[in-house]
Amino acid sequence: MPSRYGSRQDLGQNFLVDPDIIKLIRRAPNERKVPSLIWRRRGHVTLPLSRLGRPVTAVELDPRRVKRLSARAPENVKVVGEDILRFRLPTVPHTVVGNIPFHVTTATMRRILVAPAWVSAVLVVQWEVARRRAGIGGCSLVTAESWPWFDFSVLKRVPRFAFRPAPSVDGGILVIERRPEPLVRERREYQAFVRQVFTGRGHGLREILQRIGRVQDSDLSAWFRAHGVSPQALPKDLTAEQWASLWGMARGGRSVPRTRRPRGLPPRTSRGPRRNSG
Ligand SMILES: C[S@@+](CC[C@H](N)C(=O)[O-])C[C@H]1O[C@@H](n2cnc3c(N)ncnc32)[C@H](O)[C@@H]1O
Repeated sequence: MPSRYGSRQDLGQNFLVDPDIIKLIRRAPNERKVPSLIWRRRGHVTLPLSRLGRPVTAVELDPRRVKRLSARAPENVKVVGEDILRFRLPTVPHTVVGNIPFHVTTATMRRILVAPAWVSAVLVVQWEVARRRAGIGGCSLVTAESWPWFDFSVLKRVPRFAFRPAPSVDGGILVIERRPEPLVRERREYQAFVRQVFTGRGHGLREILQRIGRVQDSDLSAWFRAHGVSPQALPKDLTAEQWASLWGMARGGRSVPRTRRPRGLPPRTSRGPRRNSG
């Protein structure tokens, strides 16, 4: 029966039922030795997780499930009837664990990534999201933007039949670790640069970066050689460390787009960043 918050389907109520997957999720934060935990929602994972003996906060929007879980939860579990998109994550170190309803994956992850105190996050999300976030087969713009601060990896692909009812696609266990030392200091400038490169025109990184014009050609050639990256590679092909290193080089330069040379003009001789004359 649908509640005023929507039907089971609207709420993304696909519960994990595969014991091996649940064991894996339960162990993930344990291995990372974090002081406290946040877990969300119904009992399938919340209760096994509560056996770690640490404080657990379960966040669930559906009041019927809040009631049921509260009745079954041991003392170390606090059940909060709230929307995860409004819930304020604690300001003390903790782990976020969640089987995220697929329809709020992006919004939930966005919220988690700006919260300041969690140490690691173990999230069940759609396989495609897990794969792209962890940079398997190429990273997404959002991953590249946050990579200097977070490390993303996939613990396991979760077949859709590990859920009940089964969703239409597989899931994946995505583990996000906050890096103790960020790879980059200038968050805004770095992120603006990454967006510029991802949306820049050109056949491959070399051409894109030449058009952006922040790095001298000779430095670019040396960088491609040193990192074993093809000049024709695409922004999605770089690793976290390569993005940070590329930014380290671009940071000193100016954002001056490469202008077209009118026909007949001799080639430039200056090795410095190109400047607009007017
Ligand atoms: C994918 S199920 C996960 C359930 C359980 N943790 C498990 O794995 O078996 C998603 C749960 O989140 C709840 N939910 C949906 N939208 C929510 C929201 N915005 N805030 C908090 N909980 C939400 C649903 O009611 C459902 O119980």
